Amino acid sequence: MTTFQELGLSEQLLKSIEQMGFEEATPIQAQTIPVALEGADIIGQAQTGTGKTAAFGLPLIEKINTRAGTIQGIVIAPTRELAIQVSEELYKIGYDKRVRILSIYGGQDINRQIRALKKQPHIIVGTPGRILDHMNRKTLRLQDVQTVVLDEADEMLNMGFIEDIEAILSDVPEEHQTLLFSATMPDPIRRIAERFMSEPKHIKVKAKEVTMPNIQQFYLEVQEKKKFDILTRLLDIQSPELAIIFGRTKRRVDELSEALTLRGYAAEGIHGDLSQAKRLSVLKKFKEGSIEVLVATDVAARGLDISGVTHVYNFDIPQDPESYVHRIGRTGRAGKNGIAMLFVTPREFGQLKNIERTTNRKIDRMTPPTLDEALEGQQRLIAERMASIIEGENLSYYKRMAEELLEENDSVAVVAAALKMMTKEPDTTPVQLTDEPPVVSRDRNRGRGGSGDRNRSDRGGYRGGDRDRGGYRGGDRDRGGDRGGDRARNNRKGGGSRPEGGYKGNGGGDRKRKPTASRA
Ligand SMILES: Nc1ncnc2c1ncn2[C@@H]1O[C@H](COP(=O)(O)OP(=O)(O)OP(=O)(O)O)[C@@H](O)[C@H]1O
Ligand SMILES: [Mg+2]
Repeated sequence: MTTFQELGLSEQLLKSIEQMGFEEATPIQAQTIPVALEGADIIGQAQTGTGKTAAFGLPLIEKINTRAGTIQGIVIAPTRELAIQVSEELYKIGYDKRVRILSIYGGQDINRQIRALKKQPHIIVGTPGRILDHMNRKTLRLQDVQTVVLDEADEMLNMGFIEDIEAILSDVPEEHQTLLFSATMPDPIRRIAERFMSEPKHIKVKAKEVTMPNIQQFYLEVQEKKKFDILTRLLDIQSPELAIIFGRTKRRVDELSEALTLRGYAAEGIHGDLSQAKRLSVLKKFKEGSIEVLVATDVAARGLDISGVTHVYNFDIPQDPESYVHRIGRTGRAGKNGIAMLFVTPREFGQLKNIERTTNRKIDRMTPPTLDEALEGQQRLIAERMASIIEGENLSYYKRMAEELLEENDSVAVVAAALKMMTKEPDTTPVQLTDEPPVVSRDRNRGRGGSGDRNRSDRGGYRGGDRDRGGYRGGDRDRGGDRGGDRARNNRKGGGSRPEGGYKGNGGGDRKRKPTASRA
């Protein structure tokens, strides 16, 4: 156990940490903070939900000189939502020290950001596209930057982002500290990373598995056409507090969230083609619990820290194993437990093996629940809840009616009727879901020894095609119109057959229908 006092942090920061409720440092914090305070470049790698934000945030803020009105630190993140979240955490860390943090990201009024930039922030947190945009407008200058952080570094140094990162770094003084953090760091990407760094220390928290042990992982073999029914059965049986369902494409997310809404689940979707206002409002509703199911592309796979997410469903198997690690890492955070489910169609077993190999962990098989099992499972849950109410709550207000009911009816019939009312019976409201082609695992099967042969052009083959690059690249897309977005789309070579246009023509008009009924 390491206390924050032992790590060489100042009183002001210790006070903020106390206010944040952190009692002891997590392993990645204990291992990286002293090294970062000495000024070394670091590649920090630790499992999802283990406090990497504060691991770079504390040394970053410790180094800020608040007497100077200059930008001394810049944190780059792949999505707007993550940039906002990181800036909020940094704000808390720097609260007592009065460090000024500003987030800049696409989809937000640029003039407002320009005004905020004039107020001399000490740290900028942003998405690459919008940072570059400001650099080009000369509304952001990086000549005093001493620390550069890439959160989700492997994603940031991947195909779609690398040029942007290079362009940003070209404006930062030669003498600076670079901190890279992620839960995953494939070898080829780490080699790219080292080009940007001087004598980096690779600090990797030792763990048997890449994923968190407190996330239970299951896969289910499911035919494409059966996925939706199986999903709803699982939701009914498992009754998540908050669930995230990952689908592969934007169209998929739209169709799925609409279908779930039709069947009475409080669900909404998030992906890169939605307006920023919409993206933020969906996320807000999810955090507050007014929607219980968030349907998302990989735009929500990385970094997001939402408490109460008990279940992650991979409705479509992810395109690469790293994505799996990050997706399921939205649950089981900060010591909590979580459950992750993975749907695998018969032709996708190669990809399942690929994931197991990369994560160094076997995923347990689960048989898809039948309809009867789904009904039974629900009843059992309801019965458990009733038992805990009988034990723990005051029922006096309900007892008179109960007695009346029992005078006129058989007691078993009364309880059965109550169960029936609370059980969600099979709902056959027709829904529309377009089939997705299977994900065929590539190269890594062949080239034993793993990720070494995953070169960049290969990734180009499948990345950007189906995935919600537009979302990630959200930042870019706003740059001077939609240029970045087009560029992102042009990146797709091989796998580019998935028509985003198909989704667009798909009648977005009434997509925003509010959930009409909430679940029993
Ligand atoms: N020392 C600590 N004690 C208690 N809680 C902590 C501590 N450090 C961080 N946390 C909390 O743990 C949660 C996860 O932290 P964080 O988002 O930084 O994880 P991460 O390692 O960046 O995960 P990911 O790989 O998914 O981005 C946050 O809610 C954070 O406030
Ligand atoms: Mg993080």
